[in-house]
Amino acid sequence: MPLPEPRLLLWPPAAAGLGALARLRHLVAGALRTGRPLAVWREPGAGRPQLLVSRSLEAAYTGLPPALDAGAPAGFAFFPFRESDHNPAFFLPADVRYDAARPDAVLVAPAARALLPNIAAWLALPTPAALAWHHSPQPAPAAATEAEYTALVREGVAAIKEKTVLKVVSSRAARRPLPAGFDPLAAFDKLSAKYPQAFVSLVSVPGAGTWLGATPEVLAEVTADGHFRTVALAATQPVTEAASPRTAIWRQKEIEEQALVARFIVNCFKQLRLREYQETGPRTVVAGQLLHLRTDFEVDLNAVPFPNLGTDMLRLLHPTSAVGGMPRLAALAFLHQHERYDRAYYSGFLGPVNVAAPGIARLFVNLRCLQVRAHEAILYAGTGLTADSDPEREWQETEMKLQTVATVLQ
Ligand SMILES: C=C(O[C@@H]1C=C(C(=O)O)C=C[C@H]1O)C(=O)O
Repeated sequence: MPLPEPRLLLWPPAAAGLGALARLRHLVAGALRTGRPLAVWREPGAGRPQLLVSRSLEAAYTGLPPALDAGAPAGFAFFPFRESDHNPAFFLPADVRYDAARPDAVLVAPAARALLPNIAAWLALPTPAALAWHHSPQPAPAAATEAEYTALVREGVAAIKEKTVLKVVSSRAARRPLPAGFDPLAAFDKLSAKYPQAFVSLVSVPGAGTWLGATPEVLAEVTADGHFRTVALAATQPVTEAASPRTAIWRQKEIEEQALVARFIVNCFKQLRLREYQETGPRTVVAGQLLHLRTDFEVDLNAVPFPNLGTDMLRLLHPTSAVGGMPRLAALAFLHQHERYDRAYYSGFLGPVNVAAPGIARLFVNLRCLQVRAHEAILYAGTGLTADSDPEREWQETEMKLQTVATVLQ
């Protein structure tokens, strides 16, 4: 039996004057008004954002990382750094879809048919001025002072010198007041314009809250032409007149730090007994005002007998040594004991699976992000530590990373 097709809902004449982004706002307002989870995202290099709304929170899949194969459900993955009762792993089914590049229609999946009359009626109404974004019921995480963060770095360096861990990525949260009239969708547009090569996202889920970010880091990608991709991204320095992607010079510490992440990915391939991967780099890449070192890994899925490579790699990769450390369990145990705040969805992963078409998945590490609360934003950033880390420099590096998304608070 053929699968029932999604229904195409056309905008009523009352919406004729709304542009593509105003239509997106209208759909977001409707989803929030009815307490539904949603995700808005703009893929790297793409011109326009997309929106996905799930019919209910209960309809979201929880617990397992998504399957990256053409037969799996279409949806948006929103995964925490570490799963817990407070931070469940979500896969939001693609019940209502809207692509601002094709603004004439709204797609409604068969599972959400019951909503059709409500959505049709909503499309004809004016957009409300205020949007009811979801806020996390958890208390705001503790924000580390400079003294606290440098103490954490010193503990990390000590653990590396004692050989408890080889590398650990410490992180912190920072609290900033929201400017008056802060509008997450306008902030999303600002990030999209400022960082054309980032994956820009705005996710709002009951219980998990509202998260906005512009990440440079691919976690796992399966492309239309059947390629699997991931990257080893690490090492950080600011873009300056002297340091551009062509001229940047990296210290031994940074080269080693990034090489460890690349080695971690090679080990994941080895665990699956896969040898046929292409490795390119490391080379210097730009992410906003920062430079990183990146190695690209690619597998031609048409040429290897690994039909589930995407799914298997995703399960092995998260959390990568770019956000946790190495060896993984020892690094996670260190962070659990010493970091003293809840990362929640920062350094988790997110992105669409089977939305563009069956078999296409684009998952990113949730970095350079903030959580929107009622009156403040919580910003997050981390730094990879090695035996040579200087606590003051690591603090400065987190300040620079926070700046990527803090630009929307100015
Ligand atoms: C942890 C973050 O970034 C990661 C850590 C990096 C580093 O240690 O230099 C660089 C890029 C990311 O893989 C972050 O942005 O919060």
